[in-house]
Parts: sequence; C-alpha cells; structure tokens
Amino acid sequence: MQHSDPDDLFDRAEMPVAPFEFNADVARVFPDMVRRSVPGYADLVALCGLVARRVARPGTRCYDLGCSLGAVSLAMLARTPSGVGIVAVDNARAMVDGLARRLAEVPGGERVRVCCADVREVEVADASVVALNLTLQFLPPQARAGLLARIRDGMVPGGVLVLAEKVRFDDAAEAALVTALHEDFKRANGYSELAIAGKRAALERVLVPEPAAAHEQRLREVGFTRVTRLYQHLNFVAWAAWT
Ligand SMILES: C[S@@+](CC[C@H](N)C(=O)[O-])C[C@H]1O[C@@H](n2cnc3c(N)ncnc32)[C@H](O)[C@@H]1O
Ligand SMILES: O=C(O)C(=O)C[C@]1(C(=O)O)C=C[C@H](O)C=C1
Repeated sequence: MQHSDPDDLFDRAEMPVAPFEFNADVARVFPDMVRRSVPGYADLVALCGLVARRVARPGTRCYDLGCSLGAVSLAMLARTPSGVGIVAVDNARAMVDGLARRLAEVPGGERVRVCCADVREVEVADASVVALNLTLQFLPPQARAGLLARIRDGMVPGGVLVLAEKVRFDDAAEAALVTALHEDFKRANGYSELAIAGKRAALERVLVPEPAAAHEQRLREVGFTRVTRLYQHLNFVAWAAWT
C-alpha cells in the first residue's frame, strides 16, 4: 500500500462540514481513507491491472481517469509490457503531485504520463483499457454520457472500459440494508459515528450515485456492445464495458 497518514479528517471537521473536496488534506490521508471506506477497494484496483494484462497490447494506451495517487496506474504498470503507454489524469493538483513523486521511485515509472486536467478535456486515443475507478460519480450526472461517449470513440476494437461506482438502490428496504452494512464496514475499520455522519454530509451532492441499471443502460446507449458486471461488494459495483 502507498504511504498514508491515518484518516481522521471527519473527526476534526468543523460543523457544519464543508462539501467534500480532493484537496491536499485528503491527498495526505487518501490511501488510508479509501481502504477503510470502500469495501473491496483493493480488489477493484487489482481488477484493473488484471484486465490490462489480458487486454492491453503494445502500441495502445491504458488510461486511469480520476487517478488520485495512481493505485490503478501502478497496477496497470505492473501488469503490462513496456510497449503499452499509461495515461493518468486527475484535476486535483495534490493528487497528481503525489503520483509523480511515487512514480519517480518505481522502475518503469516513466511509462506513466501524468496529467493534471479535467477528464472531460483530455484526448482519449488508441485506448485498449480505460479505468474510471470511483470517478464518474463525481461528475455532474448530465456530463456523464458525454464523457463515456468520448472514451468509447477513443478506444481500439477489443478495448475494455472498467467502470467502478458507488451505486444507489431505489428500493427503500434494499437501500437501508446496504447503507447500514456499508456504515458497519466503516465502523469495523475504526471510523467514529461523528466521522461517518460528517463524511455522509460532506459527500451529499458531491458524489451523486445512480442505480446500477442506469449505468448499464447508459453504457449501452453510448455504444458499448457488451456490459459485464465483474464485481460487487455492497454498494460498490464494477463493470467491463466492451467496444
Ligand atoms: C475516489 S477518487 C478515485 C480513486 C482512484 N481512481 C483510485 O483507484 O485510487 C476520485 C478522483 O477523481 C478525481 N476527479 C473528480 N472529478 C474529476 C474531473 N472532472 N476530472 C479529473 N479528475 C476528477 C478526484 O480529484 C479524485 O482524485
Ligand atoms: O466514504 C464513502 O462513503 C465513499 O463513498 C467513499 C469514497 C468513494 O466512493 O469515492 C468517497 C470519497 C473518497 O474519499 C473515497 C471513497
């Protein structure tokens, strides 16, 4: 795991909490935060590397969109041959700076091009694998189809998009159970009631989850030919969408 300070941000947050932002404080604790907050996070990252190993070919690129500190880029780097380029994109300066520092210490790190940019503004071309690991959920819902369509257009035949998202359940009983289990997961990982409630409030209207079926329908509407659910742990779901 990458170096991380322990995440105590929401034990120290002032009330009312400010909307969640990927700032320098979050970047400093991010590996600890995401591991303790997202059930199956390590599996999701590993899955992106495994898909890259199966799908990426020399002369093509892998994209890690919304890369944070680059866990997915590092998994792709470890699993692909040297002729595969890797492009890591994030619009949070503290995240891309952290990734650049990490890459300077990793053999072959120069194979990863790091861009501080909005994912809606980067060119996607010759892509065999694109990962959106917990990123699409932070875009305004009306911007999501446009981004997915541009990704689709930039992919080579046989390419795969790995999309992982926190999903919403519209059935009240399902939503209540899965949310309670997710909060139990956080408690078991040492988060206090205050921290859980504070983060919930901070993510309101910042992370906008959609039902799994809405993701699947939109992936098909923008032109992916197959949509395969690869993974689910509670309210976190990952799909492979095929060109
Ligand atoms: C939950 S984190 C992603 C975790 C990361 N993919 C991983 O596997 O460790 C979401 C990331 O998306 C980035 N992000 C959100 N909206 C973005 C946008 N419009 N353009 C670029 N990056 C964005 C955030 O800065 C943040 O680093
Ligand atoms: O903590 C939560 O409930 C989350 O939704 C986790 C989540 C995400 O899914 O992207 C939210 C913010 C980030 O810090 C990391 C993970």
